[in-house]
Amino acid sequence: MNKLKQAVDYFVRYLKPYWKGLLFAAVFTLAGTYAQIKAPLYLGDAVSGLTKYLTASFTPGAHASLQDFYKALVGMVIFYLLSEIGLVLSGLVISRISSDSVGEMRLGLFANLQRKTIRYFDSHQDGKILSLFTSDLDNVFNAMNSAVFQIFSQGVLFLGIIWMMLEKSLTMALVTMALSPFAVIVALSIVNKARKQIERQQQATGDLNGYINEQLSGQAVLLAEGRQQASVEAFGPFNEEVRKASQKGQFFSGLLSPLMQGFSLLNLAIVIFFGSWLVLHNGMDKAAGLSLIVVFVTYSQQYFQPISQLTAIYNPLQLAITGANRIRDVEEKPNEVNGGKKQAGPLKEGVVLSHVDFAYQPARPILKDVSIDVKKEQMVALVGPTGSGKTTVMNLLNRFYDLNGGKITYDGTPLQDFDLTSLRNRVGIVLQESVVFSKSIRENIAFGKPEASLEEVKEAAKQANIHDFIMSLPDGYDTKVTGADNLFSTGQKQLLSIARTILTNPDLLILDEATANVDTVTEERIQAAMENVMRDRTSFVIAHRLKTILSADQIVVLKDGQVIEKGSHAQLIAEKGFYSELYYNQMVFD
Ligand SMILES: Nc1ncnc2c1ncn2[C@@H]1O[C@H](COP(=O)(O)OP(=O)(O)OP(=O)(O)O)[C@@H](O)[C@H]1O
Repeated sequence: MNKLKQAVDYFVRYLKPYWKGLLFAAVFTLAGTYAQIKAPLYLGDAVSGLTKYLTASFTPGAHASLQDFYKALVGMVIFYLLSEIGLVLSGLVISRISSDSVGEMRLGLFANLQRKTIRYFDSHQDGKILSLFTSDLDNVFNAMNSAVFQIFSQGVLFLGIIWMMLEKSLTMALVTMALSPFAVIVALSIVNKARKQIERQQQATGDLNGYINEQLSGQAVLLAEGRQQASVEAFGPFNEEVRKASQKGQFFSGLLSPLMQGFSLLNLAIVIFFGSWLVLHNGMDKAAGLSLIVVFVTYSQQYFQPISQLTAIYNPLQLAITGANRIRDVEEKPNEVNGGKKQAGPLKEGVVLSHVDFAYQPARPILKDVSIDVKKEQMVALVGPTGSGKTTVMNLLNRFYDLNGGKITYDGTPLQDFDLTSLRNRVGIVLQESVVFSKSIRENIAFGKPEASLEEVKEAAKQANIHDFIMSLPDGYDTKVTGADNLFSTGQKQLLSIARTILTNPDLLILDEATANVDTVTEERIQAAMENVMRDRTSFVIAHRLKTILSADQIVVLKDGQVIEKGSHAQLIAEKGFYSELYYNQMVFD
């Protein structure tokens, strides 16, 4: 119930601005439905008129006229036409409102995700986040577009028919409605069975997608290990589960319509039988009797339509409620806190980490009592075995996460006192795995400073040693990078990323040296680019190369989340500790 309320709140929030349109749709639906339930009465009058005409034609001396018949026929056509117009118009308004409001929901969701903390993305798979935009919002759209409209129009139709039938004849109305409790029970049990299969199908599809995702992202390993056939074979059971669940789901969903049709036909026979019995045994006027039967035949046909439609939309509605709740869950996850008001200015003194404790998960401390003091324009090289916490230190400097203990200050002010954007504008990051967006090379370099002129972009690229490569491409700086393109090697991507950082002219630089897949020429280029970007800047570098480490003002050695040694290369070698062992074993420097 709580989930339903949450979903309703969500829909109401996005539909509120469209109240006028919804009102129009409601009025059109009411008018259309009214015309739809009124039309059978004219059909009854037409039958009555025709019967009177036929009776009079066979009665000598009687005046036979088809006027009533024609009048009723015209009335019937007009009312059916009005009903179509009303329902089509309301359908159009509803579909417009659905697509507009779902567009706003999509925008709201995306904007919301942009405010989430890095922790949110750590604990949610990309595929799951993407499915919020695809399957969940699709389900919401389908429900808004058809289910909401159906609930309203079919609900009104259902009540309207009952009302008309009661007005016309209480006995016939009760006869027409007699079968409906059975029909509802049967319909609900089918819908329930279909729902279970739909849930099973969704689960199976999720598992299948997960498997495909994993196998495609590990394609290179599959090829290298010759596991393609095994991969196809393992795909089989996932595929089979989806097939089975969707087949059963379709079976049950498909059963609903013919069964309701069956009920409707059975009802038709009952209505005709009792109608004729009433006419024959109550000495009713022939014309009125026939008219009554025809009217109820039509109503009995119409009466089962809302029952089957309303039960059929139960499942799409359920999916939409689940979808809306999933989207709301995103809204409820914590956003990045921008508590500080201070604007970070150019760095004057330096950055200090003092007694920093940090854990990604409460039970597993990662950094323990880490203290590092870096003065303006100094360079700190972080070294240490894999998993020792080097990247974690970098993540904290940019305030991707908040600390569990201790503090980090920028010119003496704790990071959380700064306005986040102003702080991050002062910090530049070059990650080991550089990100290239589906834009032109120029836009990629100017990502953090879109207003940069082409000259500035070129200058940054020159300093990053990637200008010549860009100029060798047919479209130069206008070359579009598409997702599928493997335009850049890992090293070149890092050069591009360095150019991007140079352009934003950060005060504090965080750099993770690329180690993998870099040939010696590119390595030299990266080295030179790094020297350019680090010149006259305060920087933290996760260093893998000897040259970088030797030129550092300070080397900080991390092990198991603790600083175990600190000092210049000469000092640390003289200490003959962990660093000198690393150095002599060449473990980090090859
Ligand atoms: N987002 C995360 N959520 C939970 N634990 C994490 C997360 N990122 C890193 N860790 C854990 O924190 C520890 C330190 O990781 P970190 O990436 O800082 O090490 P590192 O020294 O940079 O390693 P490497 O040299 O291999 O990049 C590791 O044990 C890792 O499992």
